[in-house]
This record gives sequence, C-alpha cells and structure tokens, in this order.
Amino acid sequence: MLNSAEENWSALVPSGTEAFFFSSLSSTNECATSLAQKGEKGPLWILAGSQSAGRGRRGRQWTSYQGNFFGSLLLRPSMKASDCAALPFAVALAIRDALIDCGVRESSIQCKWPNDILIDGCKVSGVLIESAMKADHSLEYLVIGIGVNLTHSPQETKFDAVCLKQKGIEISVKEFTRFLSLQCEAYLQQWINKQDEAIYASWSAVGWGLGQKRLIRTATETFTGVIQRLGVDGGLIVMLDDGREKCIYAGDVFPPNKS
Ligand SMILES: O=C(O)CCCC[C@@H]1SC[C@@H]2NC(=O)N[C@@H]21
Repeated sequence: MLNSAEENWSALVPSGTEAFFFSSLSSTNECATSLAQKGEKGPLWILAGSQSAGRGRRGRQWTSYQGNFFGSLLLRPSMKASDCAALPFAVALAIRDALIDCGVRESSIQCKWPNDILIDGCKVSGVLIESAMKADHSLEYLVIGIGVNLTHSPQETKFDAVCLKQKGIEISVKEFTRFLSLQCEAYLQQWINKQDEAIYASWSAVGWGLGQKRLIRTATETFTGVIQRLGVDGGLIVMLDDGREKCIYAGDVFPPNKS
C-alpha cells in the first residue's frame, strides 16, 4: 500500500518516523490500521489530501475537503491499554501548540473534552484514536487520527466550525505536517514517560468550560452541569444541578443553551 503513496514526506517529520502522502484515501485511520494489521511497525504518518470516508468520533463522519489536514500516526508504544487515559489530552495539547506555531493567537485556542480544539469557541480540529490490544492487555498498536480545518470549515457539524483561513492564516498541509509532527513527538514522549499529572495540568489550564455550566450528551442521556475537572482516569467530572458529582467517559460537551 505504501508503494502507491504519491509522495514520501519522511524528511518533514522527526527523524526515526516515516511519512507518506496520498492525494486521496477513504480514511487515513483506515489506511494506518490496515498497515498495522499487516505488520507495519511505525512510527509512521499517513497523510491524505482528501478522504472519501473520513471517520469521526462516536461513529460520525468527518467531512474531508481538499485543503484541510488529514493525518494518522501509527505507533507501537510499550504501554498498557490502561495507561492511555492521558493520551487524548497530550494529543490535543500537541495540536494546540502546532496551531500556535502557525500563528494562531494563543489565548484564542482552547481544548474541549475529550480532544477537540476550538478557536474562539468554534471547532478547528478533532481527533479519533483507535487501537488494538494484545492478550496481556498491552497495546498492540495505536492509530492517532487528526483532522484540522486549514482552508474549509464544514458547517454540517454538531458544533460551530472554523478554519485557519478564516482567521487570516494560510498554511499548506505540508507545512502543517511539519509543525504537528514535531509537537506530537514532544507531547507523546511526555505521555510515554507517564507524566500524566503534567499533561492534565496543561490541558486544564486551557480547557473549555471548566468551572462553567455546559450541556453534556452521552449515548444515553442529556443533562447540564458545571464542569469541575479531569478525573485521574481522564473522565470529565461534572457537578449536576442537584449538587451531585458525575464522571463521564464518552460523550460531547456543548454550550448550556444548545438546542
Ligand atoms: O469526531 C471527531 O472530532 C474526530 C475526527 C477525526 C478526523 C480525523 S481526519 C484524519 C483521521 N482519519 C479519519 O478517518 N479520521 C481522523
């Protein structure tokens, strides 16, 4: 499959990591997963100019117009699946710093639980992490899929979207790959070194809605509550309107007045 890549972008990413660009793929996560299942070792970035079946979190589609960034990083870290709680937040922080490298105003970028990135309250990036485990519950492989709106902001989404171009920043997929791959390397090293507390603290300093009322939608319920903090296991602790605390592990967070 890598033979059919249009360009080898390995010189753009940190040494020891390979990167291949395809002008179009169904999904970079699907491609990276299929390579992992065939024994590809990584670390490897799979990048695409567009995706015909981009995957979002919770079974959603990810609209994938040419000009935006679509990339998946395949890794085989020697970690237990139970060590992954801080991973989504490390990835979100890496994307945030890559956006700062591109010239986005630092104070305008926030991280929305679990791993969306917002600029001025609108979604600019989403992350889909997929993995497989060995029988002993250690990780077999990890695929970290990242989408970033560089030139288009799809409006058919649950959350208002924005792109860098709307903020006056023009950056190519290639340039963004360079920034993002460097930041991912740094933050993933922090995660591999088990610096979860530092990751949680950095994320919490730029977390969207902390201390504020938000609407939460899980697969089974919708409720409002005041976001308190991250739990040690990466869950989001919310104080319900009746004063009880509840921790959620999968779901979406919206402004409190969202219909
Ligand atoms: O729902 C979300 O917010 C997560 C979206 C993740 C999209 C990226 S684009 C690159 C990678 N390949 C995919 O099919 N999905 C992820």
